[in-house]
This record gives sequence, structure tokens and C-alpha cells, in this order.
Amino acid sequence: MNALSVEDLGHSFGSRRVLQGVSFAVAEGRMCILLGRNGAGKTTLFSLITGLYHARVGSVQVFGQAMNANPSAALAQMGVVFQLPTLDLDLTAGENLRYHAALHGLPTELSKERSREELSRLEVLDRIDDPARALSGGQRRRVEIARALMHGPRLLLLDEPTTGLDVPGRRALEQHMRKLCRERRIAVLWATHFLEEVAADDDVVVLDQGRVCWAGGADRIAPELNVETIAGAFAVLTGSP
Ligand SMILES: Nc1ncnc2c1ncn2[C@@H]1O[C@H](COP(=O)(O)OP(=O)(O)OP(=O)(O)O)[C@@H](O)[C@H]1O
Repeated sequence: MNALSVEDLGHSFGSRRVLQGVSFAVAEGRMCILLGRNGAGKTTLFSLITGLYHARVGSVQVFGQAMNANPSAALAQMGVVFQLPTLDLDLTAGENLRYHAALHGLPTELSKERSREELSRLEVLDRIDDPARALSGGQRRRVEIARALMHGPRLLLLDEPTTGLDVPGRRALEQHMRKLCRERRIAVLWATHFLEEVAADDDVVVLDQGRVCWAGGADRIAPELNVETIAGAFAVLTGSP
């Protein structure tokens, strides 16, 4: 079953159409990289998938639950890490997680247990009692991911999660995400404009000027376009130098 199905999605801001005919799927347990240059429409697409914007054209389904018809069932299966950091800096890492869990109706004991588990998996358990403002950018990102996983979603959306991190921090985050896919069968949709974040066994969706211009296995993109690398394929698809 697909974790996420997006069909014929469109969106306009006033008279400016920013998404048109967007269709793709993310399979259960797969890592899917949504590649697009600045302004391609990635964040707008995330806003529609997460129900922040109402989809007037097209549809979004999460594990078969339609976002428009049944938003609470769809959202229960989804964890989201937004582009801009959203931790409450005055709360500790643990409090941030437990607050989110309470919003999802998790009982207190389960919430305590799960916050330790998720922080431990992301290797930041030692910072559980520190205020979020005392953590580094990379540690804050990990806490945000742990928070997004508290209610046990099977689909995780991350909008440019490595922005502001150094190269080792970016690599560590990518490894954590791939481990989530492998070990817990969580599907991940990862929006980025960093081509080096794509691994050979990922799926890729290329978004350009609000349209999907390529979708499929990352290992197929370069051969199909008769170029050597993903960067070369992306340049051909988006007409970028
Ligand atoms: N609230 C808004 N009102 C009007 N136009 C908007 C709004 N939000 C985004 N846009 C426009 O929609 C287009 C897509 O923007 P979006 O933020 O979705 O792209 P993006 O791929 O996420 O870019 P980036 O990588 O820079 O974050 C851009 O032309 C942007 O100017």
C-alpha cells in the first residue's frame, strides 16, 4: 500500500499558479527525495499534504485516508518536520516531546517512555532535560524529528531538514532517516535542493516550476536522461546550468 498518494494536485496564490497537475506516490517504508530548486513549490506542496492549505484541486491520501474527507485519520499517520524550527526554546527537549504527545492524546506514562525511546534512537537522550535553546542546530533538528515520531506515524515529511547544518550534521541526519525506513518501515518524504542528499536506492520526485518533471528510482534518473550523474539529470530536467 502507498503511504502517500498525491493526485493531480494544484494550487494558486491569487492569479499565480504555483502547483499544477502534481501526481506521485511514496511507498510504505521508502525514502523519497522531493528535489526542486528554490521556489519550485516544495513548501506549498507540503502545506497541501499536511492540510495546512485546503486542496481545492486534486487529492491527497495517506494510507488510503483522504486528507480532505478525513483529515484526522490522515494526520494520525503522519509526522511533520517543517522547514522553520518550531521547538519551544524555553521547554526542555523532553517537555517539547511530551507536549506534542499530549496533543495527540497519548497517556502520560506512554509519553514519558516514548520520549526516552525516540530521543535515544536519535542519539540525543543525554539532552532530554536541557532547554531546547541550549542545543545545537543539529541536536534541535533531531529533537524535532523525535517529536514528529511520538504518536507513531508511518509517514514522515521533512521540509529541507538539513538547512543550516554542517556537512557531518547533514550526513548524520540522512543516515538516521534511512535507518527509520529500513528498520521501522516508515515512509519518508524529504524535500531538498541538495542533490548530494540523494542515495542510489532512494526514490526521487523532481519538481520544477510547480510540476513533476520526473519520478522514479534514483538509480534510473541519470541513465534515462543519458547523463552521468544525478546533478547532470537535474540540470537537464530543470534547465539549470
Ligand atoms: N503565501 C504565499 N503567497 C504568495 N506566493 C507564495 C506564497 N508562498 C509561496 N509563494 C510562491 O509560490 C512559489 C513556490 O514557493 P515554495 O515556498 O512552495 O517553493 P519551495 O520549493 O519550497 O522553495 P524554497 O526551496 O526556496 O523553500 C514561489 O514562487 C513563491 O514565491
